[in-house]
Amino acid sequence: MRIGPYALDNNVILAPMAGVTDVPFRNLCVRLGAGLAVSEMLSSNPRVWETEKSRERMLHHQDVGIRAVQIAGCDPELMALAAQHNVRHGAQIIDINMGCPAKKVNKKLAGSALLQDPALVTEILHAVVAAVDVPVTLKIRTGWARDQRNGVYIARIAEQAGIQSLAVHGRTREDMYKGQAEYDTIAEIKAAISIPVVANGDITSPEQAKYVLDYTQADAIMVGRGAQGRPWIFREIEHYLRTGEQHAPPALEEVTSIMREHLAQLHSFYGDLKGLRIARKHIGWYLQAIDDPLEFRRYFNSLESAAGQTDALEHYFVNLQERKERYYV
Ligand SMILES: Cc1cc2nc3c(=O)[nH]c(=O)nc-3n(C[C@H](O)[C@H](O)[C@H](O)COP(=O)(O)O)c2cc1C
Repeated sequence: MRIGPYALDNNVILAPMAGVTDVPFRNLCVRLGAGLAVSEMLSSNPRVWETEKSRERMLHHQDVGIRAVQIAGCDPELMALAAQHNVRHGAQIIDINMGCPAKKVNKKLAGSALLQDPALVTEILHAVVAAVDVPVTLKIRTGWARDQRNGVYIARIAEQAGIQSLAVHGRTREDMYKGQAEYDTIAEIKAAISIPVVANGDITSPEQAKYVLDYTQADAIMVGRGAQGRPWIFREIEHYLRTGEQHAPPALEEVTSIMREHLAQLHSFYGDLKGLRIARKHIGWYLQAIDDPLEFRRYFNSLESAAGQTDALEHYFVNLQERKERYYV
């Protein structure tokens, strides 16, 4: 798939996830096969740009892949300024968030709440597209509520505004994350517009990825939660889509080396104090997939120093090697 001048290496994309898809995780996913990794959302409110969180999210030049940066907000002028600001900081693609269901975001009429106001959607998209020279992409849900599925209508607005690709999470805001994602609306959207469409929701295996691509005829798929603690899922999906064959799961040695690398990157990107907090959730996700994690997870989460985490993980790996027959991914 192409997004403006950028030809993706493959059509398997890491979804933007606030608090998850930071620089260390994005780079790991790209190294392990993601064709594109979209950043966490950045607020369009300039008053928060100087906070620690925004400054960390604005370090676009540390991305190894194409730098796709997501912005969120509801004021067309501020969204345009935010897009320009991020391009100045290195963004190569600006992605607009109209999918976030969080109350804190929706209260300000941003994220998925915008789907209730197509006129404002139109204004925002036109303002952002006009403000920057880089491609602008959009991410939506299928609508605000189950009886207001207006994804096709919004998709047409997006196409007319010059949006270069559209990612669709197959749920309404009302659904939050409940039930199964539905792919019918994504298929309808794909049939209705001619810009690339990216299908998203509940893709956690190569087989599901192929099913969704075939069913929706989308140009690419996007994986969010399925990549937590399993960043190698991208090469597994890419390999299966390309060859029809399963990619071997990572050997224990590779899993441990990925975890080691990820932990070190988190400590170095955030500094020890914050890095150790962020590491707890990521290491927790890996541990869910291997061995009997609970006891070690509790211990790991109780550690209060980065060096302590690194040591603990090394000891855990040694034990794990000894009990290799119990390992599974
Ligand atoms: C923890 C978390 C944070 C998320 N943050 C964002 C975000 O910042 N921007 C966005 O567009 N979507 C966000 N999403 C939604 C995901 O991008 C994705 O659409 C959703 O998780 C469905 O895909 P999945 O089933 O593959 O996880 C978030 C989801 C999760 C679980």
